[in-house]
Amino acid sequence: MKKKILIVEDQFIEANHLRIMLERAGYEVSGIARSVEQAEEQVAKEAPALVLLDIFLTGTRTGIELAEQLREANIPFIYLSANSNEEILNAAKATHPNGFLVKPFREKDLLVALQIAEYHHENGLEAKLRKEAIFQKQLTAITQEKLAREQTLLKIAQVLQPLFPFDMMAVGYVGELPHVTHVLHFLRIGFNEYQVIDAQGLRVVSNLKLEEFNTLQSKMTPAVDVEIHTGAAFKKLAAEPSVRKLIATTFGMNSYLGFPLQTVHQVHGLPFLAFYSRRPDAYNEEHKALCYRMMPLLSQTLQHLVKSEKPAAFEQDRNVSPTTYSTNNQVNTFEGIIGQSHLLLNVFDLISQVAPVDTSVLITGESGTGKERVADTIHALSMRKTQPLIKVNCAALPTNLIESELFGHEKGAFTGAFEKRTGRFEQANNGTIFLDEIGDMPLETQVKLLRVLQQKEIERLGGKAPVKVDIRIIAATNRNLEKEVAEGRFRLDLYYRLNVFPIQMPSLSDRKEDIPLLVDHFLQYYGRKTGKKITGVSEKGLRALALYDWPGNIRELENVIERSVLLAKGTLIDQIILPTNSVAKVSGKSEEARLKTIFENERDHIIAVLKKCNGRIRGSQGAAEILDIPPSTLGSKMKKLGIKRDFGY
Ligand SMILES: Nc1ncnc2c1ncn2[C@@H]1O[C@H](COP(=O)(O)OP(=O)(O)OP(=O)(O)O)[C@@H](O)[C@H]1O
Repeated sequence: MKKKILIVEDQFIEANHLRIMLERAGYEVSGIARSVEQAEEQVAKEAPALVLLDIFLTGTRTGIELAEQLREANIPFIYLSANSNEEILNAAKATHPNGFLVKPFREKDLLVALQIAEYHHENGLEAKLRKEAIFQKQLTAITQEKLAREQTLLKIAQVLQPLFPFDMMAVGYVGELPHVTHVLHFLRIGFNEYQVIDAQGLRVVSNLKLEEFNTLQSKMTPAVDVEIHTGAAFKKLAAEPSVRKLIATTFGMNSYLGFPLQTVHQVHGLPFLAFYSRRPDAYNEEHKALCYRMMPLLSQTLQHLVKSEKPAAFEQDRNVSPTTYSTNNQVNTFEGIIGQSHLLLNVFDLISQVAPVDTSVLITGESGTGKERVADTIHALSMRKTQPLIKVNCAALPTNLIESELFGHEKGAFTGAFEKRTGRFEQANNGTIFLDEIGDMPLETQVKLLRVLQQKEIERLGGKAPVKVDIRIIAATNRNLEKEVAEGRFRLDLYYRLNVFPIQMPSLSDRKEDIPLLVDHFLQYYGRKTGKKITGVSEKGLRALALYDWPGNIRELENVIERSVLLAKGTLIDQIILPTNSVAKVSGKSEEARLKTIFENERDHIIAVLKKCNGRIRGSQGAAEILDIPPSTLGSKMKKLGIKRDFGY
């Protein structure tokens, strides 16, 4: 059956030209719309398989507005635009198009873009369905395990993470006064680690008096439908006094997704499931649609778990440790990638999703953020792990040699080709090729790379026939590839082929909370290497590290620590020598960077003191003495904050 395509384009000649090209290639054109209104009518009438969408149209509304509706309806679309202005490009990109064609384009470009969009759409759908099917299986297995209620919910939280990425999950019900609510919160503190906080625990962690907390709880209104609040909308919501505000301020959350659970059994209130994320744009229409699809299954599973005896209202201001604890069944899958910030946990989630499948991955991010480390990890966690991982730095290859290096050559293929040479792609056969600095690849080579991606074959220079290769491609760049595309230095079709699964590495200045862990890691590494016994960095040193802006990211931090270890006179590093122009670089951004919540601050401070005391709590120079609190109070604080005696989390 011919695929139906809708053309949304206000220029009559261009639209007609497109129609001819599409029909010649065997597509059916379901119509031509000149404005968003006309397009809406046609979409409702014809349900096209794909939409070609110009950005500026007749009328006041733009193609970007229509794009949002198409995404909701799960109809793939490709932008057609003459405008390569970066701002427009970014707004268009935010709608997650399936392709982008810059006018004027050739017939061939159009057909390749269509092919890629179809491929992406089907792959995306397949991946989505695969994820949902895996989740259903996992959920069934969990309920059959017959664990205690909290353990079961904890496991459910873990398997919900890939579907609704969250930093905190809340499950429970809003009850009638005076019983108010009965809610458990699962705070993510590691890749597979969650801390369970009940309502009483939440009150203690946020230092609220009983009456204050009960007032907040009584203001809680039950969700009647799927609710999503992100960015500014979340800020507005979190400005109202409520438990949500408490969670937002205590744990630094920036988006929310919640929905009611439809229960058959009688419970003491209205059950709900909610997710919070520190990312301001964590949830979108796709998550909403997923909620509706998952609601029956989740309701059925969770109703037994939220259904419990009437909870006792918190009538007394008990000063006991709340029932919070952390689980740690984590095997360190991401060995060598240090950090626990939510931005890095998000990268871990993406790695674990993409590693087992053969999808191409595009890793972007500033220099020194760990892109190569991520590529190593993806390969190590893939089915291809016993096969070669071949790394090519595209920026370091001389332009005249790049093709023979990548694709190989036959003896005598050009002057100086005395021997036959096997190219990197052939060396990587059955394994993975890592194309670092892909943004530096010359345009002529990009065409050949596209061919490898499309046809899965290479042609040696001077070779007579193409050679089949089975390769997974991971590419990385510190350039802004959209900008490169807009400026004509990078092929759009190659960009879309590579950008099947993007991973954006956060810069170190955006995840400064990881600095202490990274510092410890490098101290141990360089301490071992130099044979010096270094126990830590002074408070002053840590402050200097936290204030610096780290333009060179982790590589720069590593170099600074290596130098400090070499120069250290005692066991404690007192003086941190930052790069010479560091004063200029210590920017105001550090002020803007996410400030730690009271909860995180207290936890980090206790861990730092415990480390100094080698985990000793009591006695002279024990952590309790330094913190000037009784050892029993320190013990309960550690329990509350999920800190273990060996001062891990
Ligand atoms: N999360 C991390 N934990 C520990 N070490 C890290 C981490 N990320 C990066 N490193 C170290 O920092 C250095 C730079 O990392 P890497 O080469 O992977 O960065 P990159 O983004 O690929 O840089 P470039 O763009 O310059 O190639 C390496 O020595 C790496 O081992």
